[in-house]
Amino acid sequence: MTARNTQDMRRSDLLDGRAEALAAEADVDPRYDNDGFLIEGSTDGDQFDREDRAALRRVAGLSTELEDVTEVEYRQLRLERVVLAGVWGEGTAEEAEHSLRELSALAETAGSTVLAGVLQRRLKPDPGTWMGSGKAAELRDIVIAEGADTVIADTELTPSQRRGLEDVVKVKVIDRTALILDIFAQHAKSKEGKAQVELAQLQYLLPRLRGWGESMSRQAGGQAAGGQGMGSRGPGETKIELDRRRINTRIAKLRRELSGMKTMRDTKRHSRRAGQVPSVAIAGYTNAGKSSILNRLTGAGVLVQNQLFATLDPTVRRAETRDGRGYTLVDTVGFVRELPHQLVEAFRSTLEEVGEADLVLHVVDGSHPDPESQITAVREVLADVGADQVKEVVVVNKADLADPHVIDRLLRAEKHAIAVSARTGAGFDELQQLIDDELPRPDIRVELLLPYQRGDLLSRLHEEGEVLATEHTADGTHVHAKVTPVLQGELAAFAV
Ligand SMILES: Nc1nc2c(ncn2[C@@H]2O[C@H](COP(=O)(O)OP(=O)(O)OP(=O)(O)O)[C@@H](O)[C@H]2O)c(=O)[nH]1
Repeated sequence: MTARNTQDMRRSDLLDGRAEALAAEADVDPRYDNDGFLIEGSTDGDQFDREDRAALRRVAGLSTELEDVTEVEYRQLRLERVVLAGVWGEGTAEEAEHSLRELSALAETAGSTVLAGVLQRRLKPDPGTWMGSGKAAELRDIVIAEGADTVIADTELTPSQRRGLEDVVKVKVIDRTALILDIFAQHAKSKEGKAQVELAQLQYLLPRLRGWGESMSRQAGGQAAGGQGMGSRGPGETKIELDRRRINTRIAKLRRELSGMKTMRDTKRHSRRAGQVPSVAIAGYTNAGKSSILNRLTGAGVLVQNQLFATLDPTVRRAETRDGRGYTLVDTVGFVRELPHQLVEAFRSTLEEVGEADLVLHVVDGSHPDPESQITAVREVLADVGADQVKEVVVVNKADLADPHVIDRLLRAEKHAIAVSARTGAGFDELQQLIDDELPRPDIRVELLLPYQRGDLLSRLHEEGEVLATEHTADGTHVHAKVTPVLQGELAAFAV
């Protein structure tokens, strides 16, 4: 926690001022709000000039590449110096603190500096300001003392609570949902991931349009004394309607694109399934060590970071059981408590892949202060996307760091559980064995005579089936094996 840094404050003031000046020059209407920067076409209906757009993007700290310019641009403002706020009613003080600590990790992942945190016990949040008025005033004092530019609320605020609290603390207020959406936006790499996140962001934005308009016009009125200057025109009903229509158009387009991408992914998955390649999905709370486990199981170099949500796009890797059977390993997006429903919705098709796996490795960070709450959060999402019917093994990871009593407790509570350390490799023999045992085996007995020149078929039998006995005869290799239905069909010509 550092002392107030006036330079930072000035820089952000400057940022807003310059953007406004540029916008005035370009005759466009830049709009700021609690957690977004919305750029639109000029108010007289002319097309927004590309150069103006680039200039605005530069000022806002965005990349100036133009190819991804969309009709409505929405971006989270950089959060820099933040104070966290939590309200808790039920539960214990310890739980409330854990939750705020997690919010702090999320805020840091989003690139901000966390200066302080404030917690209030209150059975019912205030409908107007969320925190009670006394606590909100205390929060404002902390914001001033620390020189913070943003408050992050550990909940999903209603638009009016956000505005009410912003009126008291006088800096931008954002909620947990907006923060998580921001992290996802930063981490999305693939076309599909980006489209999924944008869809979630727009869905979050849509019901908040009206609220933003009101708060913006009030804010601008306070800044510009004449009240008639650029930015002081609050968007009227028509403007909001226009925004809403544009956003709805964009949402429809994203949905169409995503459904096209889903079809492609389904086809790929079906071809994997048609070959009867068994699959294992890795799911788990963010930062639990999913990528590290995937790496150990496959030897693949997947990005491992001590950051929340390093993995957004599902990674599919080939792996082998110890007896040489091939299977696919799918790494999924990290889960988090109260994962915003807009995200679950947007990532539904990705998460549904878990439901089609033969086995789910549910990775838990054994060194976390409350691993049970993580398990619950992950299971809620899995149930939500219909993936709770698949056999699940709880893999308690980070055994090298975790308290042995906690590991014991988890292993005793879960029917199928195992403790490992992706760092040291401890427990991986058992984990491999478990995967061997759980994956479906080829179970159709066949007797074949394979010509000597078809060594490729014998290799496939070894890879995809189970070879029980071979005997070399004058006519070829006589094989007893267990195979999958697909392999049986393909080898029918060689059946004895
Ligand atoms: N001490 C210890 N650290 C581990 C272990 N496994 C992973 N880590 C560390 O935990 C952090 C997160 O690991 P990842 O594998 O990226 O976790 P993840 O679950 O894929 O993370 P997300 O992408 O956020 O969902 C990294 O800093 C890892 O080095 C372990 O067994 N022991």
